[in-house]
Amino acid sequence: MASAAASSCSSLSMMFLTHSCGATSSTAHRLLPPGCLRRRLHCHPLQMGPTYLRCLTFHSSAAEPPSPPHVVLPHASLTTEANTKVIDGKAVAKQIRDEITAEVSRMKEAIGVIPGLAVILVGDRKDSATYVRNKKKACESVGISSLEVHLEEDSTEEEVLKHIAGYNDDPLVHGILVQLPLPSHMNEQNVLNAVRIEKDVDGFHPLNIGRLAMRGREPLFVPCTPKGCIELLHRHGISIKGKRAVVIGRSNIVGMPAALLLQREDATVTVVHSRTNNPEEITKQADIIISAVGQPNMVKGSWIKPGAVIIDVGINPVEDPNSPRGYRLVGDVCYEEAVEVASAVTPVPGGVGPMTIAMLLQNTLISAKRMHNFE
Ligand SMILES: Nc1nc(=O)c2c([nH]1)NC[C@@H]1CN(c3ccc(C(=O)N[C@@H](CCC(=O)O)C(=O)O)cc3)C=[N+]21
Repeated sequence: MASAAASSCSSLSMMFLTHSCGATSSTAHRLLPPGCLRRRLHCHPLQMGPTYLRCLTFHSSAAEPPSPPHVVLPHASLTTEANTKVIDGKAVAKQIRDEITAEVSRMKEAIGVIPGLAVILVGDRKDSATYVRNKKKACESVGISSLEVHLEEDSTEEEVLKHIAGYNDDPLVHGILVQLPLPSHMNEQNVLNAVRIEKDVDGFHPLNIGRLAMRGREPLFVPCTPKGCIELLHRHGISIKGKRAVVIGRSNIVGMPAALLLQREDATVTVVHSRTNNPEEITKQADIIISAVGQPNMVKGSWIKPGAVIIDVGINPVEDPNSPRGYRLVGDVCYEEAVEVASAVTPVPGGVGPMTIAMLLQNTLISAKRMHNFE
């Protein structure tokens, strides 16, 4: 797959090979599929999704690590030299977890029900194991009970479906999450379709997505990452109505639902993707940019309108011999340049990532409340 992905890249891809915030962007006329940039591919590019770089595929980097984000509490406005507000996702996520903790204990006291989340992990990808561990820790921190099944890499799809069926029928389970990506011999669509829609806390079931897309319909759950992006905007008092929003990336799990959510919030939405000509021209008109492509430092300062708000969903590992892990995480957006131009920007890490987990907990609580008619 690695070679197939590499060979499909045109020479234009070379323009993005610099992961520093160098001035490579203004000459680039297209966003390229994420696979183009990977030096080492450890998994199927389709499974990587443009948004979550779940694979530890390293991007080489000559750039200096970004300085630590200026911490700003929600609703506070601390200024940097460029007067840019750093949107602290970690702090907002903590605030949300505290709210969930209170609700979970209120529910337990009133009706004796504890919300439960079941996570299905297949295979032994290190990053997936870490994510699952973090989700489990987050559940514990708010009093949600968590169940986990860990299946071998060579398990069959039937085995996964059997566990889903068990959790579908288990009254102690209010949310089911199948950790993605699944091993390539499994059909992701079959597996995700098997989750009972009432327990689809990831919001990936086609019926939930379909309802999200339709006016006058309400999904039972909204996908966690896009929901986290909107929540960050709301909690920072950033209005969306009537604004021009550009979503970069059109994945099923982030880009597409993020665009639908922004539209539901009355923004005028444009989706920019790997086949878009002159993406920079379009992003430059945006009041709000949500970037979810998985290309380190792709969105340069020149792509951003002065005063725009930038939500960076990318979590891209780039090689860093100075880091204990051998790599560090950078976003899709060139942070150092963005803070000079934007009015607010999310850092990576500490931006959207922690919000994704907070929204998963929130969806699990919503599910338990709904199943038990608890308001
Ligand atoms: N069914 C399913 N649902 C998911 O929601 C899902 C998934 N599969 N597969 C993997 C991706 C990835 N994902 C992340 C969640 C939190 C952080 C996060 O908290 N990141 C920290 C950094 C963590 C670190 O330092 O390694 C941050 O951005 O600050 C990252 C990534 C959810 N995913």
